[in-house]
Amino acid sequence: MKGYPCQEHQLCEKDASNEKAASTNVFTLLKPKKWSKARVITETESEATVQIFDKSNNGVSIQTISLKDYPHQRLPLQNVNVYDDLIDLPFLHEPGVLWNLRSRHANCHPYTRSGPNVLIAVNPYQWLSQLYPPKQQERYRHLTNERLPPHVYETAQQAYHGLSQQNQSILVSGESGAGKTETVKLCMRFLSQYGDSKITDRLLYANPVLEAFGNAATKRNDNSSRFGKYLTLQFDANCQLVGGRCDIYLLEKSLVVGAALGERNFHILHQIAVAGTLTNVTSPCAEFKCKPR
Ligand SMILES: Nc1ncnc2c1ncn2[C@@H]1O[C@H](COP(=O)(O)OP(=O)(O)OP(=O)(O)O)[C@@H](O)[C@H]1O
Repeated sequence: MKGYPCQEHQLCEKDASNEKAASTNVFTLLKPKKWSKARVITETESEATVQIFDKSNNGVSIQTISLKDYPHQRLPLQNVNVYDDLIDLPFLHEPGVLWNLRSRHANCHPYTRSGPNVLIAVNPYQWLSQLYPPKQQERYRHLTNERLPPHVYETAQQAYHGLSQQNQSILVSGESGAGKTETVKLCMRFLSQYGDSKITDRLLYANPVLEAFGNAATKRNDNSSRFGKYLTLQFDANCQLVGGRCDIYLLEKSLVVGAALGERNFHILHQIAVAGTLTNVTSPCAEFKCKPR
């Protein structure tokens, strides 16, 4: 999972419309680790003259580049959302993957498959209500021949479906702020359909308490989990949800004695300080010069 700042959103949409205008594209490396789009003007076997769209230069520039060094994208750019599975990309390379994820993100498609069992979610940083209504859960709940768009519900459904064979695990990984915690909540809501929804409700209702003691605002995420969470949902022989538990580990205890500059301590300390019950203890708010949550 990968987090994108929301400011990128408008920018992405603008790019997507530029892409539609171009017929043939190549990716070229302007600076280390920065890919850019270009339209091929002329091309030989070994090199191409390309028109590069360079936002930092505020315009376009013409360059001749070696085809050996710069991979072609050559996607049918009119269908920017076609590749909902990365394995369908005709050219599988870093810029192709990034372009595909970015285009989908700009068009409010945060989920993309990478093969049958891996789902990539790009944090949309906005609630895309059309993705999560109850009728969407219903669609993903019933397996049909219809191929539905990639979705976290699909991953949860696949796991549930596999339960008839063996125990299942869903591993959610990504950098801080990528959206792991929110994704797990969505998975749990989906799985609560299969049995006693009070079980998942209880686990979800415990979240604010766990987050108060284990989450803190960091530079990357104002509700960053500073501990690991292992959630277990138990199903009976009829695949009905009958129990659940939440184990926590690796709490970042050192945070109690000091947060990094510009970051904050566990929410609970700020909440207690604000409630005025800490009289003889230095308020973490005062110490770290930050606002209470
Ligand atoms: N599916 C989503 N839709 C809308 N916003 C989201 C979604 N997922 C995440 N976000 C936004 O991103 C923020 C960070 O997400 P989250 O706390 O889940 O990240 P995380 O990967 O668990 O981070 P950390 O590792 O620091 O705990 C959320 O507070 C929420 O605002």
